[in-house]
Order: sequence, then structure tokens, then C-alpha cells
Amino acid sequence: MDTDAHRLESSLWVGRKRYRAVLNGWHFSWTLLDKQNRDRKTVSVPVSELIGVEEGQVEFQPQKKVTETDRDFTVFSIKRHCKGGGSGVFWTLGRTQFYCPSRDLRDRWVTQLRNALKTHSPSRPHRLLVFINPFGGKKRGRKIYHSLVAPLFELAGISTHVVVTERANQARDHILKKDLTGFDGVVCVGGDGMFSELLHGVIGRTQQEAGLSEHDPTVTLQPCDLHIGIIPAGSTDCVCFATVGVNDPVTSTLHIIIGDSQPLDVCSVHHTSLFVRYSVSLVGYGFYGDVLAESERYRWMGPLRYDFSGCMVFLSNRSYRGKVYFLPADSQLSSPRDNTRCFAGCHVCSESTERLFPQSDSISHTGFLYSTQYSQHSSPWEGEWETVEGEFKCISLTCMSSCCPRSPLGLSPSAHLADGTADLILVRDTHPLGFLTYLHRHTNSQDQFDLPFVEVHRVKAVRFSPPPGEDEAEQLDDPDSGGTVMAEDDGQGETAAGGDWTGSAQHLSARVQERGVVGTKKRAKRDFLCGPCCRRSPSVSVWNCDGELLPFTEVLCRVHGQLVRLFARGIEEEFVTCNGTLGKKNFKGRYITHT
Ligand SMILES: Nc1ncnc2c1ncn2[C@@H]1O[C@H](COP(=O)(O)OP(=O)(O)OP(=O)(O)O)[C@@H](O)[C@H]1O
Ligand SMILES: CCCCCCCCCCCCC/C=C/[C@@H](O)[C@H](CO)NC(=O)CCCCC
Ligand SMILES: [Ca+2]
Repeated sequence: MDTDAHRLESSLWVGRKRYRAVLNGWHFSWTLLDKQNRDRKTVSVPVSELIGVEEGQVEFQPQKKVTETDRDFTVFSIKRHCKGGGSGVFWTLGRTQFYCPSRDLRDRWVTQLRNALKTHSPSRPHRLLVFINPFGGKKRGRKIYHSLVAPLFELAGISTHVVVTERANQARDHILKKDLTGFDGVVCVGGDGMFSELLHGVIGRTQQEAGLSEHDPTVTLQPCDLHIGIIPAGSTDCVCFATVGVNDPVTSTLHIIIGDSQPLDVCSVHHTSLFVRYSVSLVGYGFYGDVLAESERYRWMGPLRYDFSGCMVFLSNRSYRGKVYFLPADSQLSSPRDNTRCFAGCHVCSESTERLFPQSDSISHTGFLYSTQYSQHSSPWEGEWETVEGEFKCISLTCMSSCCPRSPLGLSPSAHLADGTADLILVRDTHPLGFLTYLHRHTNSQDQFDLPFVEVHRVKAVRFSPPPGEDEAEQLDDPDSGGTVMAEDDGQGETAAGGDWTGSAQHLSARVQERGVVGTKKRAKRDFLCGPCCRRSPSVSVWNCDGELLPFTEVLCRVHGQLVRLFARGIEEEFVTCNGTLGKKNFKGRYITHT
């Protein structure tokens, strides 16, 4: 036996085979020895990918079953699987049971492995606040959590407080108002709508505590410390898919347990002096807005409603006039047509961290670097705005690729999760076959931007104006509201940074919600009069913001680089080696293999 504070080496048995096991800094490995003590096959597990170390013979299928013995210990770690066909990398719980020649040695291994876990995985969560939407997706949220997720949290020693929601926005309000002391993260069990609740809660809470107004689009918002975890259990789990690569509750749970951390760009949507909503995936006008509005009538169809509504809206062959203003991002850094993809350890995103937080000199409690000195009022509008006017089939803005099972490469395959930019896709009016070609290319690897009526720009901000007099929601209940997006304080303290904005924010949110209802009612009436295959096409569409309809047509969107962090690491780039093992790129960009 060879041992010091950080290293332990000895012979161990796995089943009837003898191994030389080594715990060496960041790795635990065991090498099969033959009768002549020659090395054979080595299995190596990074300490960061250990889930737990238990005394005795411990089974987990998925409930824990312990057989107490003096000389055994069981190691649980992450095991990767690939179901083929580009379906992504799934993680499951790997289990290896070791037998030691003495009890003393067994105790040393258990102690040393547990110490290594503490030392080398400091960002693991200890306590989580979990929200389950019992009605999301196929209504299996509770079952998924209790049968697949909770036992893994218990094995990893993570304590939880679980809230089964009883109404929409309960999770958001809980995060905004309740004491969150002691929690290292918040987790939702549900779909994109539940994620959005957590996103709004976490960002809102962080700005409240920093005394910043979410209404002012020029304010640099405070990045959020509290991590968000997503256990996919909705009908659309686009954010999970785009940040993990698969929609699988066990894979996501394991990412949460090991404290993975993926920064995410967030787009804030404003209307005049009002903050309206945040988006990470899609702010879409025209086709995607109409599909969402149409799908509301067919909720009873479940996830199929989007396909059905998609067909209806496609057949209606609508297009909409408007003016799009955008602030281009630095084209030297990356481009939406550079054929790259944002994978785990993406260097474009890592370099963006240095650009977004240039004087990173403080470490938050979660161990991540944030600047203490960046200006909260430095102008975000540096650069020349460009304008495109015309008639559009759809206008989409996405901070990430927005890939999902429906579209494996997404709305913008080369977009990055955390580069501080979004991709603006403008699809001009065209004949139905052309638009169908554009849509169909989302489902295969053909370039959807290589079409004469499509343009794509990498941007930092976007503003949209419908033709004059067409913002119907705006005219509806507020004849005084101006048409300027970057409005000044209207004198009621609504946009005043530093004032008592929390109260007015509530008032504003109420107004946004109220207008949403009125706007939606009016839209329903309009849709009744000119339905999908209608007599008269409406002149304005509606914005889809990550699956929610917005009550305003005129909007300003600003990208906030790396505003939140998820318990994820981005999509792992997979490949299968000639001997059938699965490989991936590690954080340093090197390929490693796993059995
Ligand atoms: N207890 C509840 N009752 C009703 N609605 C709820 C409840 N809890 C959460 N919600 C709301 O349900 C919406 C949809 O939930 P979720 O995203 O989990 O499922 P989904 O099936 O993917 O959603 P969608 O129906 O939007 O595709 C969310 O926007 C959330 O605000
Ligand atoms: C001929 C075949 C045509 C097939 C066309 C497929 C096109 C798929 C593009 C995929 C776009 C994903 C955009 C992501 C949207 C989510 O943030 C949002 C919230 O969950 N979902 C919706 O708005 C739900 C509404 C999404 C509408 C698709
Ligand atoms: Ca981005």
C-alpha cells in the first residue's frame, strides 16, 4: 500500500479479479493485473464524476439496498451511453463494488475517496429547492421525481425542500419572496414553462437584492449566483435539450449532483418603459407566434397541438409588414454561418466570459468569477444600428441554437449558449413551397440559411415596429402610451433606477398581465373573424417568448451575456470508437474514451 494525504494505491478485487487501484489527485483508476502482475485494462473515473462512496455491498436499482460487510466498498459514478443516430449522450449511474484484503484498508479507501470528493468538487450543491409541476407534459412530474430523481439526490447526500405547485407562477413568486438562505440552487420538474418561472424568479430576485431596475433596458443586470436545474417532464423541454443534449431525467439529475455549471445568455424583452419577459430560447414573430396562439385552442391535444397548429398556420400563408432594427455583434468573433457548434467546453463562450466580465476579480459563494467593477450603466448600445424593412413570414431571435428533438440542430445551429449574443433570423415573404423548404431544413442537416429569402445576423439587441397604427394591444387600453421603445421615465417612477421600483414593478407586472389578457381576448376575436384559412389576413402577428404570448407588438430585446447559470455543461460532442466505446471531448478539448 502506498498512501499520503492525496494519494492512495493498493491491490483491490472487483469480483474475482485483482486490480491495482490508484487515487491520484483528480482521478480514481483501477487496472486489471494478470498472474504476472502485468497491467491490462485500466478504468479511470475523474473524481468530479463520482456520485458517492458507500461502505458494504450497495445496490441501487433504483432503491438503495445495503449488505453490511467489513471489507467491501461500493463506488457510484457517471456512466455514459449513446443510443446512436446522433441521439446525444445519456448519463446513468455506474456502480463498482470493491473488496479489500482488510477492514482497515477498506476504511482508508472510503475516507480518502470521500475527502477527494470534498476537495475536488467544491461546487456541488448541498441543499436544493425543488418545484414539481404536477400538470406539466404527461402529468408524470411527481412520479419522475420520486422514482428517478429523489433516490439519486439521497445517495449523493443532497438535501431538498420540495414544493408541488398548486398554481401557475407559484414557483416564480416563491423564489421572489421567500427566504432562500442555505439553498445552492433551484430545480424544476416540468417543461419550458416551469423553467421560465424559475428564470424570472432567480433573475428578478437577484436584481431586487442588487437594487437594479429590470425595466431599464440600458442597465447591466447582475449575474445570478443561484443555479437552476431542469428535470425534463414537460411537453416541450427545449431548454434542457439545448443545454444537456438529451431530455432524460437521470442525465439531468447527475449533472445537478456533480454541480456542473453552464452560463446562459438571456434576452430581456421590453415595451416602451416596461420590462415584459425574459427569454433564453425563442422570441418569435409571425409563424412561431401564430403557431403558439393557434395552439392555445387545441391544448387538449397535448404536445401534438404544435404540429396541428403548425399545419393550420402554414396553410394560412400569412406574412407581416414591419421594421426591424438591430445592433450587430462583433463579426470578427463569430458568425451564425461559420458552421461551428457550441459544445461542452466551447472556446467561443469561454473567451466571451473574459470579454463580458473583464475585471473578474471576485469569487461568488458558488466559486465563480464575477467582476466587482463592471459598470452597471455603461452604454449597451455601442455600434451602428442597422434597419431592415419589409414583409416577413417570420422573425426569430434566439440566444442559443434552440435545438430540440423536433429540430436536432435547432433554429440557429451555430448559435452559442453563453457568448453574449443572439441570432436574428429574418424570413421574408415567399411562396409556400419556399417557406416549407425553410421549415423542413430544421429537421435535417441542410442549411436553412442558404435560401434567397432568409437572412441571419448575430446581434446584441433588436427592436421591432409594426407599420404605424398597428400595435393593437397598445391602442387597446392605453391611448397615451408613446411609440418610442427606449422611453424615458414617465414621471411615475416606473423606470427610475434607484427609486422604489419594486412597488411600481408589481404595478407594471399587473398591467402587463392585464393587457395580456385583454390583448389575447382581442386577438381571439380577430382570429375568429379571420381564422387560419381566412378571408382577411391580420396585419399584425403576436410575439412568442419561450412559449408565452406577449401582449405587445412593438418590442425592444436586449441580450444579457451569461446572466444565469444552469446545472449543465452544454452538449457533449459524441463519437463511437472502432472498438465500440463511446468517446467525448473533455473540457480541454481532448478526446477521452469510456467503456
Ligand atoms: N399547479 C399548476 N397548475 C397550473 N399550471 C401550472 C402549475 N404549475 C405550473 N404551472 C404552469 O404550467 C405551465 C406549463 O408547464 P410546463 O412547462 O411544466 O409543462 P409543459 O407541458 O411543457 O408546458 P406547455 O403546456 O407550455 O407545453 C407553466 O407555464 C407553469 O407556469
Ligand atoms: C415540414 C416539416 C416542418 C417542421 C418544422 C419544424 C420546425 C421546428 C423548429 C423548432 C423551433 C423550436 C423553437 C423553440 C421554442 C420554445 O422555446 C418554446 C417553448 O417551449 N416552444 C414553443 O413556442 C412551441 C411552439 C414551437 C413551434 C414549432
Ligand atoms: Ca448566445
